[in-house]
Amino acid sequence: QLRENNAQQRFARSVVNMDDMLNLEDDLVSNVEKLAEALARKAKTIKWGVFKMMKRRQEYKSSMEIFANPIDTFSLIRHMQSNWLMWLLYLETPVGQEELFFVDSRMPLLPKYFDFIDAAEGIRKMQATYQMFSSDIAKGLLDGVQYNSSLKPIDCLAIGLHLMNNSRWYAAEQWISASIEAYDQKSSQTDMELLRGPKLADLCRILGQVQMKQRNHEGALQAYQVALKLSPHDPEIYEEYRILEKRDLTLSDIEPIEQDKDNSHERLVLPPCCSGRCQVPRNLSNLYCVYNHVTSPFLQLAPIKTEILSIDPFVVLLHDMISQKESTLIRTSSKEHMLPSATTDPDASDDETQVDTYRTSKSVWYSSDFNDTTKKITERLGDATGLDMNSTEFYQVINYGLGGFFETHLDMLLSEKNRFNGTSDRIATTLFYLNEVRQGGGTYFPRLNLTVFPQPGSALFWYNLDTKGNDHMGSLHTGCPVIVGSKWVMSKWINDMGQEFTRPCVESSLSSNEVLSAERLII
Ligand SMILES: O=C(O)CCC(=O)C(=O)O
Ligand SMILES: [Fe+2]
Repeated sequence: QLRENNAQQRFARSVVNMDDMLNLEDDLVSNVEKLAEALARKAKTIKWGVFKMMKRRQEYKSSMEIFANPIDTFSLIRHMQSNWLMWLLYLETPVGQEELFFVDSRMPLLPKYFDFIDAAEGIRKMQATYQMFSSDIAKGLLDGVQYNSSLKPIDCLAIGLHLMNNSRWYAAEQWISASIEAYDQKSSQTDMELLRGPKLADLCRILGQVQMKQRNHEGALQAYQVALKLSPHDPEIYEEYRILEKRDLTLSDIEPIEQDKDNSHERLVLPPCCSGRCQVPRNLSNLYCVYNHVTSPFLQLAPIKTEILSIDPFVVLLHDMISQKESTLIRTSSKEHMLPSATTDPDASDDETQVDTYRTSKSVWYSSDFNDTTKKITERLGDATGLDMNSTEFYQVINYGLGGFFETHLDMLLSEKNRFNGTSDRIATTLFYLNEVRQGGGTYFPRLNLTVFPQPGSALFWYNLDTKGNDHMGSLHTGCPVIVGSKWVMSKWINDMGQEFTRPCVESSLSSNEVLSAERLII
């Protein structure tokens, strides 16, 4: 029912509806093909009729006797009286109504303008995070990896115009330039014409406009000169060029520059180290791999390979936590139920959630005992962490689509003023990686200088609260934008209330006698 209420498919936010979209395109194309066939059939019939009538006309012309013969006269009158009525009816009968109706009925299922915005923002955030050039992206070069795909000039232009709408002049200029660069290749020109997209002269004109916005008067003049050369008779380009030229003489410093949209917020939330390449050396002395066989008696038989990634906050990568079969099962059975992920405002009076731009994915929730698989995984997680799985939230299966990401955030919910007043909070987070991501999509901890790339079957576990039960700012983390592929994860938040015996609150440092949880490994 939720799904029905939610008319928004949000195509760009996950890969789960991409199949639907391609199938829809197949249906639409075969329908238009049927329409073309019906039109061709009708045209053929009309041509046949015209041919017949011309033939008859020819015969009349060659016969001098025509109007002396009552048979011919009768036949002609009858033909003129009734056949033309028939023809009119035939010509007027609409063709391909059914096919047109089909196309019309599918329109609501097509991506909407907000899907385009989602997709363009996905590209923009991916570009900003991994610091890629627009022209590289356009040529299929993504963060150093060359792919066999490219953007058309009209694609680059669409991104450029979207950025212009958002006053992101600098980024927009890059994309308009990329569209001009892509235009130079011959093959794409026909595409533009087919789609009735703008001409090269228009692209140069738009480049001039975006340069003017940044007060690059010189550049703008040059761009307009090229535009004029390409389209010398375009009155609009000419007029704008004239105004620009005059401004050259009168331009004063009083004229305000159109400010580029402030990016300082974004620099904070889209960290530059998602690629994992700018990791500065971390203090690795206490970091190691161990076989954990201490947090549950069962682990004596089947210890869990545990990679210690950070001591404070305690962050570990638990290996072989979920089998390929289990991951596949979870992914495939979730597909049908995924909805755009929402976020909660912890301090809001109601429980209202919203679909926002800082978390672009789709997700679905399952209780721990939803089925045998979730039950088994919960048991394994309890063994691996030593925490009480009775105090946890539902599992959330998440899929990230085009440039899908989760801006830098903390997972705990309560603000300082609401802490310790009997409300539970998320003491720890577990993130099961359910598939391999071809490029990008790491989980990044800016304060720890740690980027963890999804490894199928493993689970990343960390504490959000320190040993006194307060926010641990070191747990700040980012779901980095996916570059290529799609990212499937399953999260589980573990509550603090209920862990009093497994991970007690202590004033000073922990001792292994008090702690039953996986932190035992480092004490
Ligand atoms: O996808 C990721 O890597 C991070 C996800 C996350 O932070 C969350 O679900 O709270
Ligand atoms: Fe998170």
